[in-house]
Amino acid sequence: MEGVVKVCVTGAAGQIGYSIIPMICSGNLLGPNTQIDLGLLDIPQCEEALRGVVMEIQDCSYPLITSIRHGSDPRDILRDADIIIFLGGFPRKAGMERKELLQRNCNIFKEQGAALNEVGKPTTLCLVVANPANTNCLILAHYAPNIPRKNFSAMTRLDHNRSMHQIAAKARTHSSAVKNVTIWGNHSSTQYPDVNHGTVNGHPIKQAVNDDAWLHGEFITTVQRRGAAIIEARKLSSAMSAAKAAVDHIRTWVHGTPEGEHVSMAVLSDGSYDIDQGLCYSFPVTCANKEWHVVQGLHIDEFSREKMEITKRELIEERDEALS
Ligand SMILES: NC(=O)c1ccc[n+]([C@@H]2O[C@H](COP(=O)([O-])OP(=O)(O)OC[C@H]3O[C@@H](n4cnc5c(N)ncnc54)[C@H](O)[C@@H]3O)[C@@H](O)[C@H]2O)c1
Ligand SMILES: O=C(O)C[C@H](O)C(=O)O
Repeated sequence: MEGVVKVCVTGAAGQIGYSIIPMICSGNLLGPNTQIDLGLLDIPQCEEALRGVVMEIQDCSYPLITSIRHGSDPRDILRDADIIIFLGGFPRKAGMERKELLQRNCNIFKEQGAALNEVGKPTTLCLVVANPANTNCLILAHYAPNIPRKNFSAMTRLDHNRSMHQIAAKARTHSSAVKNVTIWGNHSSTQYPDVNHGTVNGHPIKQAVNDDAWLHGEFITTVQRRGAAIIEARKLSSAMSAAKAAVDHIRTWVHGTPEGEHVSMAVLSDGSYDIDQGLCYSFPVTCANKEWHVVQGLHIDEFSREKMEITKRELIEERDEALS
């Protein structure tokens, strides 16, 4: 990206905000040479806390930050943004499913979609992190018809990274040796982490792990329930790992995927793999020139198809509830 890049964060006074802002400002998001105009949005009740965060950013004296704007008016803060990371919303508490946040958080995305439609650009890239992330993203896109559909995505990179760690630990190697796992579907307990196309140190994951029962059982449920396990332990939802995953997501989108590798992004379906067009579903994607492309032609076995359908059905239900 050229010149000063306008990066906005919503829910910036929250806990993911506090983890991600230092990463953005240090150059982890866009590289060590890209200057950033930072826009921070939160609700009026949190403006004082946000003012404190701004004072801290100033006191860090980051060389890459050219200016900081903050406030509670999305039309003001999101105007002409190049990249927006949507964290603003309520996190779930212990015992809740993410979709229980649907009504509360969807209204936020309806409002912010309308604002984005007025003040966004045809090149504004949007990443939705706030839960239920896929359906919030669908709502955001629905209310921002002026912005190209390709510019909307929701975060399943955290689930992707979690899968890499689980496989690496089982195969007694480092997660950097694990490539091409895939998260299909919803960022929820129905998501399907699929290892059929992945490798560990260049060998198929199935061969490297050599435990199909674990891959078909405990591995999948551990990834599906990891968010809940963290809430149970921390009494707060994941923040450090969520911030890292959001940075990974944007960096890959902007700078591209290495040859032969894919990542997972929830995007508005183009109908690939028989997923209804327009549903915000997580796919294996490659990225180049700030565009994602769904990896085509992967063989889907019966086990996978069944899991992909379950999470698809949940997303259809969420979409219908949200739009009604
Ligand atoms: N997709 C993922 O993998 C993933 C991972 C972790 C957390 N999350 C979700 O991210 C969201 C943020 O998590 P957190 O831990 O930072 O929560 P948090 O409660 O610490 O912070 C959320 C912030 O959003 C603000 N906010 C609320 N409504 C807003 C609005 N209309 N406009 C702007 N800001 C608004 C709140 O005031 C608060 O400061 C939650 O919905 C959480 O469930 C998603
Ligand atoms: O699980 C949650 O509610 C928070 C987040 O989505 C996560 O996966 O850690």
